[in-house]
Amino acid sequence: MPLLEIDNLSVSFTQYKKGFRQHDLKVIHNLTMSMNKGEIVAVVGSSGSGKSLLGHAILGILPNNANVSGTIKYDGDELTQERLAHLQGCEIALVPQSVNFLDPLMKAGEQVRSSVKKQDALGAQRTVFEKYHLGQHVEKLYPFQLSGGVTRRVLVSTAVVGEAKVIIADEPTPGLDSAVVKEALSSFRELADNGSSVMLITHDIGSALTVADKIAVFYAGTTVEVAPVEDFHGRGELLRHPYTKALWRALPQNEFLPIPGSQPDANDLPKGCLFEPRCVSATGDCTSKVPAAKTVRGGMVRCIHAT
Ligand SMILES: Nc1ncnc2c1ncn2[C@@H]1O[C@H](COP(=O)(O)OP(=O)(O)OP(=O)(O)O)[C@@H](O)[C@H]1O
Ligand code: NI
Repeated sequence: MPLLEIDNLSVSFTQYKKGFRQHDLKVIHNLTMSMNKGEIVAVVGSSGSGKSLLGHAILGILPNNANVSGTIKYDGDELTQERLAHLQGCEIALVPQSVNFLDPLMKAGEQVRSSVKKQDALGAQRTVFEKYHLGQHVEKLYPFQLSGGVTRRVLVSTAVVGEAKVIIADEPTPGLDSAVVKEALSSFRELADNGSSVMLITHDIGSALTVADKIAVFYAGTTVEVAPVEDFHGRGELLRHPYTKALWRALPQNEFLPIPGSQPDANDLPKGCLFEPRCVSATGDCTSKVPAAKTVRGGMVRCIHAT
């Protein structure tokens, strides 16, 4: 049974334009994906594709002007705001993309200890600090006294110290040196191997492939494919969606060919398949119909031509 199940999630923002006309900006559409215990699911996709918003929707921290539909289930039951209040931080933890998420009035050590349910919070905090090469003096520092790299390591420490069941890591490693990146990825792997589910949000499909079990590919606010990592090899013959294949071929170790065109703007989305304007295999049907999610060879894909 999936530990976290997202079904048909849509998110839009109410915006007010000139003349007080209300306008709904749809940023996530009918997004479906799930995470099993023991799994790392990497969420990849270009900037603005909705990755962080998905994380924020799961944690119930979207801004007030957000409208949400669809369901998010945790351990079989719907994740309501009330349940989240109990689960957040201990069972469900976020490594935020922005370092501004740290409480500015809480010292780094305290921040990390607040996520520990066990008796020896100080011991747990010191163990995790050591793992991330954070000196003991960092415990007593306030967020404004920390460098960017140290802040990131404190954020990762906060998320992993409580041994949460679900960890949403939103670009957890930019700017960190490769040894720390390796350490962070191996902590996530260890948590997953002990039964947690980790969502690893990243631009970097290359490093995602080294630790993840499944890759969820986002495009313009929806998942176009969810595939096992094993399918990313050769020329991408096993991949199901033309966008995933193009992403795979664009990697430096492959053909290094960029994909012409750009992701559509949320204000001006195509009527049918969102990828149709850039797709080499598009046909007339692709311009008029929104492709439904279907299962192909054990993976999920939204493309009417996928076989
Ligand atoms: N509060 C908001 N009001 C209106 N639009 C928003 C709001 N927050 C985010 N968006 C828009 O929603 C879209 C998805 O944003 P999101 O932050 O999830 O992207 P992302 O995939 O995480 O990108 P990145 O890789 O750059 O972090 C973007 O087009 C963004 O401009
Ligand atoms: Ni983001």
